[in-house]
Amino acid sequence: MSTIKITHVAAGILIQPDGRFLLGSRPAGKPYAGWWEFPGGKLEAGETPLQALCRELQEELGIEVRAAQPWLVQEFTYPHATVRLYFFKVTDWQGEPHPHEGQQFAWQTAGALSVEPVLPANTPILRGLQLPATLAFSNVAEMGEAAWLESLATQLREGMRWLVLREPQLDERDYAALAGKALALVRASGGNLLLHGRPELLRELEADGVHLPARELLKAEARPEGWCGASVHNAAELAQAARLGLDYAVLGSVKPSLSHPGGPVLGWAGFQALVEQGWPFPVYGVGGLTSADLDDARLAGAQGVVMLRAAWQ
Ligand SMILES: Nc1nc2c([nH]c(=O)n2[C@H]2C[C@H](O)[C@@H](COP(=O)(O)OP(=O)(O)OP(=O)(O)O)O2)c(=O)[nH]1
Ligand SMILES: [Mg+2]
Repeated sequence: MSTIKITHVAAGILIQPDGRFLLGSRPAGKPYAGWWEFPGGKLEAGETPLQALCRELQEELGIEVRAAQPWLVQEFTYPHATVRLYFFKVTDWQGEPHPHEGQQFAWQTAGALSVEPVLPANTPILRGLQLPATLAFSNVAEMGEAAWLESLATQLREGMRWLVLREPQLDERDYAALAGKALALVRASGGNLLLHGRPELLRELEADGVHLPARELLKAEARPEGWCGASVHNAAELAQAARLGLDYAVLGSVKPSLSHPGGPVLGWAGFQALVEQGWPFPVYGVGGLTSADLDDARLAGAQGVVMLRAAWQ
């Protein structure tokens, strides 16, 4: 049996405090010359991804990495190689990036790139960079429609941009009617609304995407168009989300929660052990969490937290 040789690569996403990140153009003479990438390169024998990252950013940009967090891991097969890419968020460094290899540099905003083309393996990474630290799930079931819509308007004014409309108690007609009202508010603020399940309503409602509950994730054979994430509880469900090429996963329960009483609780340690396996999408923690948990979430490797009740208070 032949085994595929995998080339391991570390790449750094240098992020400024305002959220802009650095892309570099690949130098002449390399495969995909002129295409845009995150600075980085191949691991040398005996190196960890982090060691390779620090060496490559020194060699290619002349900077010293001060703080880097492992983020996404992506595998991709090019004609020239199958690569496993370890992407890090680099949030602190010493020195100004200089093109030591004749590259061009461009500081970019997620969702509004001014350069192209970017290496094809980076598509999920660029989508992941657009996602927020907190993802809100609706709570009409407890608050009632009028109070929830009022709270939604307030939250949108205060900066909420992503929410999942999860109201399993509503039949399709009532759900569609509520989605129409919520979408009108979300559209006015440039936000994104994902339907919970119900991919068949996506086109008709012109929503931004779908969030799949775990049981629908396991049945799905392809991802719906638009944004798509899923709720997961274990490595098998994370692997299915990766096979489908989803944009994010929501993993829990991290803490005991009122909405799923008596369910299995991972704790941040259990959460971290699963996230550390390395996934091509960001993973949120869910279950009894508020924005006060964001620091713990990041330390455990999370993109951030999903909030149900806490998002509307
Ligand atoms: N650096 C980097 N490589 C990427 C990205 N996305 C992506 O698919 N790749 C692929 C392209 C290459 O096949 C491989 C990186 O190899 P490289 O040619 O940059 O390696 P290197 O810097 O060590 O260069 P060299 O010493 O071999 O010339 O990973 C990315 O964002 N950054
Ligand atoms: Mg390189």
